[in-house]
Amino acid sequence: MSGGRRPLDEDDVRVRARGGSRPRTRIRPKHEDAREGFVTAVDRGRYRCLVEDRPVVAMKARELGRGSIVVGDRVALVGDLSGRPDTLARVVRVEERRSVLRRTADDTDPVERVIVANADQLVIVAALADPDPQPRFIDRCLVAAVDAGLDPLLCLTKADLAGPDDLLRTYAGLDVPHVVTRRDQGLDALSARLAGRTSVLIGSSGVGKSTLVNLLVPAAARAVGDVNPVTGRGRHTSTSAVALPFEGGWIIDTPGVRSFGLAHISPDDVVAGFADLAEAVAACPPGCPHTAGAPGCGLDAGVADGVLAPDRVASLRRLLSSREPGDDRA
Ligand SMILES: Nc1nc2c(ncn2[C@@H]2O[C@H](COP(=O)(O)OP(=O)(O)OP(=O)(O)O)[C@@H](O)[C@H]2O)c(=O)[nH]1
Ligand SMILES: [Zn+2]
Repeated sequence: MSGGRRPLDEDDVRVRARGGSRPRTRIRPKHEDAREGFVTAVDRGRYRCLVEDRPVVAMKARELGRGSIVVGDRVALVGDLSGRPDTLARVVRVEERRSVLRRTADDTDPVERVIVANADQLVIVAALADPDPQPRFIDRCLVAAVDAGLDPLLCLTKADLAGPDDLLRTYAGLDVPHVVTRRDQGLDALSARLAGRTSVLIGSSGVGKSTLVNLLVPAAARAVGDVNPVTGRGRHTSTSAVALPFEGGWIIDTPGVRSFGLAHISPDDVVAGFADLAEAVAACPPGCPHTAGAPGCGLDAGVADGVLAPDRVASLRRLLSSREPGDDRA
């Protein structure tokens, strides 16, 4: 910072203000030589990182304790950064995360896990047919996106089998962008929305997510296919996310993640995932549980007046009640 090669920004000011009394880990001299890396995959305690353009495998330095390192993390690495086979670097620091995408295993399980760090878009992949679209799944993902501060994008696949109009009508009241894809046509609209961004792809089994990833990033060679009804095999079994470089950004595939438990999300934040219902809910009495028949609930009034779609209201209510704790929140 002494050369004055660039103008000071807010960050510099903050470092200086704190400087003397509480040194930040960032300037700990011990790791002066650490290099920056980007975590692209996590596999049994080994972190695959990209350092400049070099893939480097690393372990977590003991000093980091139990803190998690996830795909998308920006980390500082020391040790052997050559990337040669059988070398192992060490992650000595995880940089502050811009966003975290979390899930709980199911709706009443309060243990939450961060699945991806630093993403800025959640691509909700849903098939228009085979399997039929699942609005409940989409709604759940929209809530998770809002909670994580990610921009949602609806990616509607298999348009050769069914048109998108019905599904789009359901989400017309939401300000969520969408793209429609089919495997026998180009993916320009989707590509344009992915370029330069860090996007997490989520979708339930069989919607064609691997097919999309393979078309976008052919080198990734994600396994595609139906489960063999006899052996149950034929699909990739990896459960952890992996980041694939794509046009100045990253596509993060989440093969083992089929949905989001929402136990870590407050009722208000669940409602925030239903922007089309926000106005009606604003009229509810304080502490309204928004259940059917709750006194004064704006959702009932909205449905009765014909201004709210009954299926959207039902979906919100289902999500709210599914995450009511059995006994874990007492
Ligand atoms: N008709 C049609 N079929 C498609 C399309 N995209 C994918 N499929 C088929 O749908 C099936 C599932 O595709 P995958 O890409 O394996 O789906 P996935 O979402 O990755 O599923 P998992 O492997 O369980 O994660 C395969 O048989 C694909 O060939 C499409 O645009 N149209
Ligand atoms: Zn209410």
